[in-house]
Amino acid sequence: MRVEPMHRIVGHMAVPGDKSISHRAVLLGALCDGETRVTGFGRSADTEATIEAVRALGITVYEYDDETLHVFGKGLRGLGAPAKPIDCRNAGTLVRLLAGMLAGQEGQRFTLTGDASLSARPMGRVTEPLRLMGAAVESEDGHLPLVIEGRPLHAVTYELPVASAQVKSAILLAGLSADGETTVVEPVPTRDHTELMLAAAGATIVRRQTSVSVRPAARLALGEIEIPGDFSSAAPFIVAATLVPGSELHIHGVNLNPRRTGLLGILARMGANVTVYNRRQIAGEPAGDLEVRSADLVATAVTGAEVPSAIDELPLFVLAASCAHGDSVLRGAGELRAKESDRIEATADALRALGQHVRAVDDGFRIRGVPARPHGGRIASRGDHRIAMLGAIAALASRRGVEIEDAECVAVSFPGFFELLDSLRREAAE
Ligand SMILES: O=C(O)C1=C[C@@H](OP(=O)(O)O)[C@@H](O)[C@H](O)C1
Ligand SMILES: C=C(OP(=O)(O)O)C(=O)O
Repeated sequence: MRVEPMHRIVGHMAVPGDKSISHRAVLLGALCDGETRVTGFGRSADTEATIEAVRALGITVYEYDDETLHVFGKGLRGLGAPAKPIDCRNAGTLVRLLAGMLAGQEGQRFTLTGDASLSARPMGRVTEPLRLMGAAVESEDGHLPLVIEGRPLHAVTYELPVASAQVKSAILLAGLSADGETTVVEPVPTRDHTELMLAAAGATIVRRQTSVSVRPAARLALGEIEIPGDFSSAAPFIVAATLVPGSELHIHGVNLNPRRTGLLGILARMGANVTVYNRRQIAGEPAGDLEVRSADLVATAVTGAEVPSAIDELPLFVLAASCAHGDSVLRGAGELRAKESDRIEATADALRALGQHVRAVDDGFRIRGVPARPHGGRIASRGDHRIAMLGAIAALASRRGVEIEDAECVAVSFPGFFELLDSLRREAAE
């Protein structure tokens, strides 16, 4: 796929429903008593894997249209083990949350598999705390496949060794059927969609500064849930409109949970011109509309405390920093090596191939900013949707455009990404 430069980015757009919240709505919906109606569902390869997974567990999901689902939950202990393994495909969020949900389904045996990328990602981070709770979980040396036999679970207090919302969520979901109050202590706050949605469904959640607890629940009910736009899908366009001179872009209905929007704080420090308006609540979380105007950026330093709230947007930060005045640094982001690809090497290789001055270090990047358009060239997405989108955004800001290998992988989180780019191109031409 070839993406040509743009001379300005103007207009109004919206992005699909949040992927993290969409996964959770379907998974929690399966544990609810009765029907959950989901609107604004963010349909993607990852969230379709979640629909298929709960169907395999005996849950009926009625797809009214692309964005509207009815999930007919069977209660906290109503999941049935399928004869075949459950294929979690490329979705880390799915496999880790599901492991937590299944650990307490007593007397049943489940096998979780995934594609080559997911099979290379670390699973010891969920198997270890689940085993401490009494779960029977086998893995191939900390990797997929996971074989889980539902057991009675004990409440634990668990300190996360790495800041991970997926691991926190797995423990909280297992805690729903434990024998007391389960607590997860976080080194740095991570996205809190699971605890917010559990509380909305009637579970008892106690939140403290650095920890969150869940009490065993008798029943859950979500009723209706409207999914807000995905900040992680808005982020490529925020960076594009910032970098391409003369741009003025509005992005409507975006989730603005502060544990997701670290990129906005980082960009603000760099001199970006992003304004939030029409602030409101969607699905019990902050949301709003964004106006992005192009700006000259200056370098900044990003450290570990900011990493979880910007984790999936960090490759885009590196692109922005490579076009800024001065030298930037990002440290404390070793987790990027455990994503769909090694995003430290993938980002550095991709941006260097386009003429940018980016050096990978063990837990981040050193970036020499050159305030000019990247030359352009050819990049390898490594099958990673965030890297393919990074290449496309660099292309818009470039001189010669970018050829992206294996660009179809954007469908993992954002199937309509290239169509949206085309519609912005048409809008700019008018
Ligand atoms: O809980 C979630 O929905 C997610 C948590 C993050 O992963 P970790 O929990 O591994 O940091 C993030 O990178 C991923 O895209 C989605
Ligand atoms: C890391 C991601 O997702 P997951 O962990 O769910 O595969 C992502 O969407 O960038």
